[in-house]
Amino acid sequence: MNHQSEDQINFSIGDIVELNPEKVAHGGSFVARANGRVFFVRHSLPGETVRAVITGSGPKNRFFFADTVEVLSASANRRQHPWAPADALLAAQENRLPVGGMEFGHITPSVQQELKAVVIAEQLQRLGGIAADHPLLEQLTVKPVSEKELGQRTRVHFGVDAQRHIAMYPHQSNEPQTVDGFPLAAAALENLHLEQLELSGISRVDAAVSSTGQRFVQFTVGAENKPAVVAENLKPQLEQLWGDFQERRIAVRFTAERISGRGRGVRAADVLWGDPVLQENVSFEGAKLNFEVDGAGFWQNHTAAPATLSALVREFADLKSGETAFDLYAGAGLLTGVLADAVGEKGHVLSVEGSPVTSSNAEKNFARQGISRTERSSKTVIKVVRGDVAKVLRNVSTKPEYRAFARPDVVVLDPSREGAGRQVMEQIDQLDPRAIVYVACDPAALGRDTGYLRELGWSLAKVQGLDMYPCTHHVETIARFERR
Ligand SMILES: C[S@@+](CC[C@H](N)C(=O)[O-])C[C@H]1O[C@@H](n2cnc3c(N)ncnc32)[C@H](O)[C@@H]1O
Repeated sequence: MNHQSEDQINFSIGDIVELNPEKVAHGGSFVARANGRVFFVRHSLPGETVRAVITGSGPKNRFFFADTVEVLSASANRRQHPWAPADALLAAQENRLPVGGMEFGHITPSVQQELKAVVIAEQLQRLGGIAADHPLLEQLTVKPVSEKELGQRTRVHFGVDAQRHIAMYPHQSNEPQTVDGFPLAAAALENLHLEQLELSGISRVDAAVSSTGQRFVQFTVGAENKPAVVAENLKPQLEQLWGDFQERRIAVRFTAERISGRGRGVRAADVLWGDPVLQENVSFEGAKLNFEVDGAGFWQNHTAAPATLSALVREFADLKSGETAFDLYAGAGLLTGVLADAVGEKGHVLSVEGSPVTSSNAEKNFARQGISRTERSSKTVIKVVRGDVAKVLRNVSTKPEYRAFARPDVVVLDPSREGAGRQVMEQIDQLDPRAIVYVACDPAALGRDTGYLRELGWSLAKVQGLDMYPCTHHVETIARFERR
């Protein structure tokens, strides 16, 4: 350590410091102050005294990142971590880093939810400009979506390590560590025993299970290999592990690594065994919706999330029969189905999604006799558009084919982690809906977009957090905005 001034010490990566975390920060760490410096400490809790190793620093060493290695005085909210590979204290004893994916595992579930509520409120205050003492922030809660913490994820993703086994990455590390599965995964995914495969030529494994028990496994083949060759080499292992896997409704795809660009897609060189389209059923408030979704396409990643989120969005949208609603960033159309059921046969729904594969799922789901229509929405005018939300919204106000959708009553948006941004918020404001319902998977993005909406004259009318990702710092937030 280099002494800078009497009370400011310059720390270096690898130094061990004693810290007293005070409060939770966005991103899964806790804020502590020592020797005139700010620390973002992972795997700790407010009120504890911990020893932590410095893992990184901010610009000009203004703040540091640290990982807890020992707890000197534990919070009453701490518990034994349910999974050894992600247990930071065990990892420190074994001289390795904990893998990511369960960074809140050491915290009792109700306190995980309380901490996530604090983070949402703070982002809405700091980035959204809402007063800290606003009753909606003071009363903000995060509700669990299920009583069970483990075994609920329906989509899992693994890297592959040097020994060619499934692996996960420690926080901000490129060095994967072998894992023997993932306890947050649904039993049907754990039962695939992916950890038993020797994954030559493969860089990533994604697995999904539908509510109807179909399974899909996608192997991403490293750039230096051909999917067809890797597939033939792996096939005997898959047959040994899963038997007649197509008979058991396990579909498998081998796809080449994407060197650049975002999004998922099916390409000519892909090898596919079985049907990659998963049948998903969602029941809520007397309505039953069915969907077809590509196994690698977006679907809410928790057994209880589609139904819980659907019911909440329906309540927050508060649509009346015959009205018009937008579902922006719609995926395969989960919320499109909810909104169409709410506006009924005289209503209109515009559903916009950018991913070609997921959008073509939505097109089929909402075709005239599509499986995602309920009795109430059998005749609803539903227009599914494939494209970038900002571009489509530009067309809504100018192109004749959107005439029936020019004045939405309610706009629902559920963007990816980066949020919607100023342009899209301005476009929605121009459409002048009665309400905007924002579904956010990152409270900071919600905070930024709330700031734009407030500048445009909107105010927060309702907000609720949902704990769709237990044992992690991630949280879903649903917010309703109305014009001031
Ligand atoms: C969080 S998912 C929401 C999906 C859907 N609401 C659901 O519940 O299943 C976000 C979706 O937005 C899509 N997306 C991301 N950026 C987009 C953009 N600029 N324009 C259109 N769609 C986009 C992604 O492909 C993804 O399907």
